[in-house]
Amino acid sequence: MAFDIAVKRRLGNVSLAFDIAAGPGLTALIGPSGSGKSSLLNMVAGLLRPDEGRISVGGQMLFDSAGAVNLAPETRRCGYIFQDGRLFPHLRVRANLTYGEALTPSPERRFGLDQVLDFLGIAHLLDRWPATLSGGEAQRVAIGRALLAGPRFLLMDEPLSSLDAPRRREIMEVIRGVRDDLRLPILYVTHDEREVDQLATTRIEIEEPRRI
Ligand SMILES: Nc1ncnc2c1ncn2[C@@H]1O[C@H](COP(=O)(O)OP(=O)(O)OP(=O)(O)O)[C@@H](O)[C@H]1O
Repeated sequence: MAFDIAVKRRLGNVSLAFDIAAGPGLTALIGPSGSGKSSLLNMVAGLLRPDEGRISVGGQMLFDSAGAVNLAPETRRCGYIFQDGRLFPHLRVRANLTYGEALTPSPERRFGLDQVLDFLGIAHLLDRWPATLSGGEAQRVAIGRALLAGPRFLLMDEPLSSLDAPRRREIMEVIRGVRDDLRLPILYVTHDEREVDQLATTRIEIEEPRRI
């Protein structure tokens, strides 16, 4: 299994419970606002601790309340991509890209800078500041930054929703490449059925959570 997740977490007056088993490729999570999709990604990243359960990705146990496993976020080897890119505004594109690479021991690096620049078509942007990038360019750089940190899998939280239609198609193509050519498992949150139709290997409907 690429993703094998069974977790519970209470947040305020909502009780989130997920049970997900998905093979390789892109697993799309679709569900209403407030159903806990972002919280689930945060639990997989290690940023939000489940109250109980387990999270295994690609056969590696990241969290298991029964076995007292809780890997630190930086050892989970996950690349996280957000709706708005979240590049470091004070660093040029080159430094944004190499930020995670520098923190990653070389045996764990899976892709080189030249390979990533070529794959994403962003070599011409290296000396630019994030504020000067279009939304699509910024999202490419965000994907590049995630890839350069040597991830075993990617988390994507509505990565297309701040883009216009042409840019959305471009980045969709990039995501297909990550899925099929780089073969990284992806857990992908969206509200958009068209994205699910076009990108998902596995579709998982997230239901309205129980209110306490
Ligand atoms: N720190 C918190 N305290 C209380 N409630 C919280 C907290 N964080 C999140 N919640 C609630 O938990 C639920 C899940 O939130 P989450 O952001 O994970 O949902 P989502 O499905 O990603 O929503 P959206 O699609 O709108 O981004 C929501 O009802 C939210 O209000």
